[in-house]
Order: sequence, then structure tokens, then C-alpha cells
Amino acid sequence: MASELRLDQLPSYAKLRELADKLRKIAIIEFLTVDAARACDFTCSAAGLQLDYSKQLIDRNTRETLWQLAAEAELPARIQDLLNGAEVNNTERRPALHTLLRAGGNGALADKYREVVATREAMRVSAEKLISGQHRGFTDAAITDVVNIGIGGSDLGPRLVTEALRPYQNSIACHYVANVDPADLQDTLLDLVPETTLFIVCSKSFRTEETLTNSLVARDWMRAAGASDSDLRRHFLAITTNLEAATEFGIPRENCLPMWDWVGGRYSVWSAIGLSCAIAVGWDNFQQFLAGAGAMDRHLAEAPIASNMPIMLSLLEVWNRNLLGAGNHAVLPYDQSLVRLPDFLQQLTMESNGKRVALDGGALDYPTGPVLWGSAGTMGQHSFHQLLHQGTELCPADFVLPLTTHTGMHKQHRRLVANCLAQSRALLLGRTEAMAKRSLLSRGYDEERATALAPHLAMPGNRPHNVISMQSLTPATLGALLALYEHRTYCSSVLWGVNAFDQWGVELGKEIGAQILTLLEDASRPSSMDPATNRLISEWRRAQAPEASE
Ligand SMILES: O=P(O)(O)OC[C@H]1O[C@](O)(CO)[C@@H](O)[C@@H]1O
Repeated sequence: MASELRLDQLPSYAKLRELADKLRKIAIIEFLTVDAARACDFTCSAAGLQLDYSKQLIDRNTRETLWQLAAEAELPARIQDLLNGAEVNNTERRPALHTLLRAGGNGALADKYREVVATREAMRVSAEKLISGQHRGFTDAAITDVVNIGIGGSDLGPRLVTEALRPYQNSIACHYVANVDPADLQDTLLDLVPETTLFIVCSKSFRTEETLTNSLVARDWMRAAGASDSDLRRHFLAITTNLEAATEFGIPRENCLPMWDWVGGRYSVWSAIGLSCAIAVGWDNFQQFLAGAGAMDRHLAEAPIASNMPIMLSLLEVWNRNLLGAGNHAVLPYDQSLVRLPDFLQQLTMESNGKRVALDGGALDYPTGPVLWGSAGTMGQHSFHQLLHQGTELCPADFVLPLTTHTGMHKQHRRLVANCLAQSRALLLGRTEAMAKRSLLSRGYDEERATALAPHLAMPGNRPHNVISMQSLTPATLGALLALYEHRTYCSSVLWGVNAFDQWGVELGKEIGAQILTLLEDASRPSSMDPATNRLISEWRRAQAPEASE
């Protein structure tokens, strides 16, 4: 591991700085006009996906320099480290082997791979028992509903995949509960029947407050419906590395599927954490999902830097972040079934690369992972696109566009595609004040009013973005898409010199939360927090009805 890497000390970085100063004054449309081959050349394809980065603020020289930067950072060697099980998570002294979960055999990692294959088989059996109706509840009724209780990586990936693959959905309905707010579980249980409901407690650590709290309430709900302790085994499965805690909770070992410390939570949808997806869409489709990701892994490992899609996406991320100063990045899927993609990518990218020290612990004096946000088109167009087009914040974006629809409503789908391409073109071109004025005059405005309004209608354009397209959203292309973003995240972490696989920043809040809970549970305890927290604790205490403080 090159733990001493600093992005701004790589030889090409100084040249990129000069290029950024120069390119800021140029319109991207000029590149596309002057360079007839750009629209085709600034693309790459892999695993059923196409990346079009022709509308980024880079020219050919900059692209060469970015490739050079990747070579100087020894990105191909660092990618091999990841794939070969090197200790890329240096603070926790672990490899990060999510790629093994969707791989064929791998010599050096044979022991681990055997466990992966055995777990896949256990998942298949479990999913097929449920789908075929063989898995029965305590009254001998077949299970009809599965509730995944988990949070973060134990929720966002499975939830996204199940929702995105709804066209492949079979008869079992999968639901997701994450929040410790009792309303989340309560709302979900409202429509469910205990006798036909199965809970999957999904927690790598089996220590997460939200998941354990919700699981205890779910267990009480089952008991209240008449399930005895031994009946509960028909209604609870666990996915965890912590088998002891799961059995202590009352889930017997034979109902537990393993996880491993070498898979990070946000990279775990490919493991047994994805069991609810396999149940929702069936084993064959889940395998296709793994295969799509596996194809992207092979592309990452084998494609040269110049045509490597995850590397290119990462170089563009670093270019926009560090050289053009963009502090955020929007993801805009033009497909309703990908509505959860931004949520998933927020954890993936911000928990991975929201870091301020290098692998060696030294402080970094350049920015790292940007804020990621977004929503499905066309909803965002009627909300935040105003800022994308005319705001003062530079906000690079990825449009994600399946070219066909599963709905069978092709005529309406055309409108969605037209909107996506129109937004991309509007971000590229913008509109000058003179154009805005001409348009106003042609619409009957008088000279004075048109002059006054024109600056409000003018749009700078030149907003850099990618378009990631695919023939259709299938289990395989979805797998490839998620793997693409995983690899972009890793490549960017290498360039920034940070550890993408730890998340120490989430711990302090958990510790303080436990301390504050003791103060909320016992009103007689004096609160010795800071004055602002003390005041809010007092306010909360005053707001409670007498029975709530029991
Ligand atoms: O699967 P677990 O151990 O319950 O953790 C859930 C989530 O909590 C985190 O540890 C953050 O608090 C995430 O990294 C993880 O995905």
C-alpha cells in the first residue's frame, strides 16, 4: 500500500492545475464542435453499460494528463491489491473482498471463496424454500411477507435492488425497516399478518442499536400473536458475523447465514445481506445480478487505464472536485425504479471517502469526497434543477439512463428519455442574455421588459456531467452499475490517499447517544452535558406525558 501518497504531489498534478485555469474559460460545446470525433471518443463501454463523458470540461490533453496521474498513483497496482486481498483497510487491518462475492474461483483466496460458495448455496436453499411455499410459519401457513430489519449497508443495498428489480418480483413481498423511529416498524407491520411474516435480522455486527431495537419489537409482535419461543425459529433469520449475539437473541445457528469482517457493510449487498433480494426476485435473477457485477470487476482488472470505465469516472470525480472546486455531485437516474440509487450511493461514497486524513494518519490539505445527492428524473427538474442550471454552485452530475422500459408504455417512456437528453443539453449549452432577450421579444414582450427580464432567463451552461446508459435495467446491468460506483469510489480513495473501508467518524455519535439515552430514561439524573444539550434534555423531559417516562 502506498500509504504516503499525496494527490497534490504527483508530478502531473501541477500540469492539471494549469490546465484547469485555462479550461475554465472555455465552453464545452466548443470542444464538441471543433473535435468531430469527441462525441464517440469520449465514451467507454463495459458490462452492458456505456459512459459518455464528452460533456465534461476536459480536452484531449487534459484527458491524457489525467491518465498519467492514474499511472503515477499506480492505480492499476492498487486495483490488483484490492482484488487480490491485500490489507487495503489498513486501520482495521483487513482486506476488502466484496469482489470475491461475485467471482468465480480465485486460487490465492480459495478458503474464503469456499465459504462464499457454501453461503451462496445456503441463500439459494433459503430463498427457494420461501418462494416455493415450503417455509411455513407457526400455524403452518406459507410465508407471504419478508421484513428485512437492518440499517446502512444492511438496508440500503437490499432495498435498492429489490425496488429496482420490481419487474422481476415473484409472489413474496419484501419490506424494509431501518429507522429506530418506532413509526417505521409500526407502519410496516400495519399491513402484515404475524403468521405469514418472516423477519431477516440483517446486521454485520449484531450490535447496531436501530436493528436490535426493531428486532426486539418484532419478536414481541410475534409473541403477542401466539408464537412460542420455539415457534419463533420459523419467523426469524439472521445475517451476521456475530453468531453468538444472534443466538443469544434467540435465533438458532441453523437460521443464521454468515458475513465476514472482510466485507464492508456498504459493499455487502452481494453477500447473504442480499438474501431479501434473492427472495424477492428469485435465485436466477440474483445470480445474474452477481454476474453483472463480476463482469465489471473483470473490466476493472483488465482494461487499460484509457478505456477503464471506473478509472475514468474516478479521474473525472477528482478533476471536478480538486481542480475545478466542485464540492458536490448529483446522481440523476432517469428511471423510477432507481429512485433509491442516490440514497445507496450516499453511504457508499460519503462513508467511504468522507475522510480528512491520509492512510498514514497525516492531515490532508486538499478536499476529498464530495457531497453526493440527487433524485430520480423528472421529479428533480421541478425542484433542484433550477440550482443546477442557474445557481452559483458548480454541481457535476451523472445522468443514469436505461434506454428502454419494463412498463410496456413505450410512448410515455419516450417523454422520460426526451427530458433526460434535454436536461443534459441545457446544462451543456445554457442560454446567453441576448438569446433570452430574442426569445422574449418573439413572445411579444416589449423592448424594456425584455431587457429587464433577460438576465433572469440567461443560463451559463457549461455544467459538466456524464451520461451512463444501458439497453435496459436488468439484474445484470444493475449489478454492473453498482460495481461501477464501488470501483469509482475505491479508485478515488487511492487518488486522494484515504482509506475507503473504515468509518470511524460514525462512532462518537453512537457513544454520546448511549449516554443521552440514560439521561432520558432516568429523569432524576442530573445532566452534565454542554449547556445547549442540557437545555434540550430539559425541554424533552418537560414535554413527556407522565406515562412516557416509565
Ligand atoms: O450491519 P451493521 O453491523 O448493523 O451496521 C450497519 C451500518 O452501520 C455502520 O457501521 C455505520 O454506523 C455502517 O457502516 C453499516 O453499514
